[in-house]
Amino acid sequence: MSTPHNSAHPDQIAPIVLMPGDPLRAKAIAEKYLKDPICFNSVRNMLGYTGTYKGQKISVMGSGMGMPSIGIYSYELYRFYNVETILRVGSCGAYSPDLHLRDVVLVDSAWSESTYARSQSDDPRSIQLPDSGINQILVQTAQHLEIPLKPIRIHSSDVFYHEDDKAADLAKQNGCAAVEMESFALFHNADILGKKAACLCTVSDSFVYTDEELTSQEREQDMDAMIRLALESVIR
Ligand SMILES: O=P(O)(O)O[C@H]1O[C@H](CO)[C@@H](O)[C@H]1O
Ligand SMILES: O=c1cc[nH]c(=O)[nH]1
Repeated sequence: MSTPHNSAHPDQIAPIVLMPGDPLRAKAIAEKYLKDPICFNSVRNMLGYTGTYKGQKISVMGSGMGMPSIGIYSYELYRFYNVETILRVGSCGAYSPDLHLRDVVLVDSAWSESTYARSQSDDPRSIQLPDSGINQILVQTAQHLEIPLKPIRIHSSDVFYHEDDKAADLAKQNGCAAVEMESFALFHNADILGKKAACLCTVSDSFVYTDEELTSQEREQDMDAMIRLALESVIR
């Protein structure tokens, strides 16, 4: 069975999916790290691949940018493709002076002013949580690989370009150390469907050190520590 957004047959997608926002990052991950990757989706160019990593079947698929987009793709993967776990591998902008370019952060909670959860299932909570068991595995694997991993609360924002600092200030007051645009909706979908989700992000720019910024090509192809950590964790 396919969906309006995904042409794959259910057995073409693994129970574990790595999910970057950028579909070209999904392609780059599949081509660099997976053995024998096969493209299972190109509807709307939202590329998805399945291959093996150290013998285990793994899929990687783009989510697009923002909660409406990851809301659709993650819901379909969980509900119609029997996916059990989605691990977002994203980029984020740092609010905190303690975070620098290419730092890898582990999202331990996602705060948002978004109406995604309320609209989706009347859930009024402004904080959504990842799976604690997966986060534990990510922490242990990071220690094993000697990859520094910083646990943070993230701001999942509906807006990339703000006219002033109010949203960032409110997010910081709510304990957020960085901003991205998807994990709140991903965690919510996992929660309502009885599935698992987690999120790693690589710092791609900073609101504090404004000269620190990755190029679009680096955001697509150059997040090796985060991807190795994700892959080594999901085979555990
Ligand atoms: O690099 P990705 O995974 O897309 O993540 C971040 O980058 C995009 C904005 O540039 C948003 O999707 C945000 O969440
Ligand atoms: O959503 C995002 C992602 C990366 N950097 C930002 O400033 N915002």
